[in-house]
Amino acid sequence: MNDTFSARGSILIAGVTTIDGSTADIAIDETGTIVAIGDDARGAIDADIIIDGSERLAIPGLVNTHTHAAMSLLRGYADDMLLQDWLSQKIWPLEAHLSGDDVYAGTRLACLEMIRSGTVAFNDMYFFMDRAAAAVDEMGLKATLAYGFIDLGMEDKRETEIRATEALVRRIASLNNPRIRAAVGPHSVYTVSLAGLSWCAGFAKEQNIGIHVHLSETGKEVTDCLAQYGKRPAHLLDDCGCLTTRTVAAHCCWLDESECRLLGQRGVHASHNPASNMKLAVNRAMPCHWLKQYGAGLTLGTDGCSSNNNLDLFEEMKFAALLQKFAWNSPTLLPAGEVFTMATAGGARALGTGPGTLAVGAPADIALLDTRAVCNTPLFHADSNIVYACNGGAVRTVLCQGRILMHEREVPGEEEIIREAAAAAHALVERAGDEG
Ligand SMILES: C[C@H]1O[C@@H](n2cnc3c(O)ncnc32)[C@H](O)[C@@H]1O
Ligand SMILES: [Zn+2]
Repeated sequence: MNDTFSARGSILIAGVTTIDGSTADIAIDETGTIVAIGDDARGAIDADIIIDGSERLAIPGLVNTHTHAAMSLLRGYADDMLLQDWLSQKIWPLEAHLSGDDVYAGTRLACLEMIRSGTVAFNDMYFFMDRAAAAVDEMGLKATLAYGFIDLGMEDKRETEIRATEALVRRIASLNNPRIRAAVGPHSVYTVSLAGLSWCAGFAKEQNIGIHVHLSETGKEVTDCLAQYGKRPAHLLDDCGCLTTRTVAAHCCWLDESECRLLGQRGVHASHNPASNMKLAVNRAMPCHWLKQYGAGLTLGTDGCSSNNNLDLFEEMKFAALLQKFAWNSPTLLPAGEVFTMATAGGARALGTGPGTLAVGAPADIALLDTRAVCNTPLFHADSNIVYACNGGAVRTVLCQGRILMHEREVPGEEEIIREAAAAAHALVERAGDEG
């Protein structure tokens, strides 16, 4: 088994079921690229490792386009609250006591949870992101990491945030790990000044990197933005240059139709986070139908573990499909195939990790599901089972760029990761005093 995880050779997944119901071999070369799919694929390589694909369904690895990975340490710390109260009374006071070691432990726990539920890539915004990068480097996933830029309109704080953002970008460049990218992370229009937003846009353009921002999560955000600036949040972000093809905008719940058109025109990727939105009762669902109509990218995210409270994108796919139907009053909205595309190709396009499909030339970012699991029985339409019946527990094996991260539900080092994260979480809450 240890050989399976450490080996860097070519891999053949033999006789696996694909999403269209056919059976195929998938050949992966030493660089982690899919080089052949089909009946004749086994001839394409001299495989170092053969994975038995019988009783397995191969899907592209899932992509989580909005999370705060290290918030896994805050799972269950503060539930059942309004967003503003939750942030200002519970989360931000606790985060004031965070250390780099906490972020390392929490990000490792998050990576473990994502691997165990079939996620291969994620878009993260948090603090001490050099330590998040170290965790991702070890765990083997792909990630785009942004420092959460919050200046609260204060010039001296803005300077601090600028320096922290620049330092992270330098640090990630120095890692020289193609799986890990940097982005700029202006938190939102209610926590970042216009000068801060404009700096973020300019720096992201100069560095040719992504922008990761919360957008129109609550009605209050829109009302306050209109009162302060005389325009809605998406238009304000656009004035500052933050809406680009490299931008992932999380939540987007309260966008009106003109803002959806604007996101489409700018080629922005919207990240739908239905579990967090329902839990925090933001009271409106992202208008996927308008965003689709105007050509914006549609993707899926979990948000952090404190508002979800897990990182299972299978659950998120189901929530998305159900919430869209319920909120916009139509059972035909967001069918299974579309929400599956959001969680795979849509996310991969947003983060630039590949096509997010199983195709020759694509990176071998693959999850193998158990076709004999209860949730896959019967298996008439794979996308229906994936979205409506399964959760991440159906995932047996995960590959990222051809490296095996989990095999038959074993992830190396799992017990130590859990033990250290639990200790870090308890110590953090203790340090913070009685806020827990
Ligand atoms: C990076 C900062 O963002 C905070 N955060 C986590 N979840 C949300 C959310 O749903 N809306 C706004 N801000 C959020 C996180 O605690 C960090 O402080
Ligand atoms: Zn968030």
